[in-house]
Amino acid sequence: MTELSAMILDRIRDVPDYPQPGVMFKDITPLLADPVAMAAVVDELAGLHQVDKIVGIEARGFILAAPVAYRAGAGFVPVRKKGKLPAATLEESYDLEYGSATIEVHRDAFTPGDRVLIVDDVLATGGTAKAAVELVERAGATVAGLAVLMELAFLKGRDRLTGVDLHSLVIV
Ligand SMILES: O=P(O)(O)OC[C@H]1O[C@H](OP(=O)(O)OP(=O)(O)O)[C@H](O)[C@@H]1O
Ligand SMILES: Nc1ncnc2[nH]cnc12
Repeated sequence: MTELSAMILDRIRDVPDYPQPGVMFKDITPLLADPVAMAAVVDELAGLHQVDKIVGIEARGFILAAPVAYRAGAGFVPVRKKGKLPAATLEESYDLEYGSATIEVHRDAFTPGDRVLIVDDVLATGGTAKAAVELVERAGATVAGLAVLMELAFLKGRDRLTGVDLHSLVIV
């Protein structure tokens, strides 16, 4: 295990039975509260790919993706839950470990040919990440990679993302 992985693992809190019985929720707030660990995470994610845009997935993905975009000198594009973006959108629906959701991106969020890194906190079933990849591609950009803080391997999200360059800072 790398020093960075150990630092992340040490700052993610397990909360049993949230938001419903049987789910072990990975709470990233202790990591967010630690400026040294956050700086290390943001620097690592910003160095993964040379891209034009960083895509963040609402809501926890935003917290990581915006500083990564700043650090990488790239633009930031929000992928939001349905009904939150004001202009014309594309949408994708998917199932979660604890429910279902629809996410959207602005149709004009990308310049054709933009290379994009998608950033989120947790990869669980992969439903969110797969929907985000599809949205970005439908909007005319190329997904250079997908980066998450933590991958929950037992939920096999990786298997739904064949062909995507997936980088997980911690796999549990
Ligand atoms: O791999 P999956 O099974 O799709 O799960 C992963 C997603 O679930 C969480 O988001 P959530 O929808 O709970 O929203 P939040 O960030 O607004 O809390 C997490 O931030 C990922 O986006
Ligand atoms: N167990 C979990 N903890 C935190 N975020 C999640 N998103 C989906 N499953 C999750």
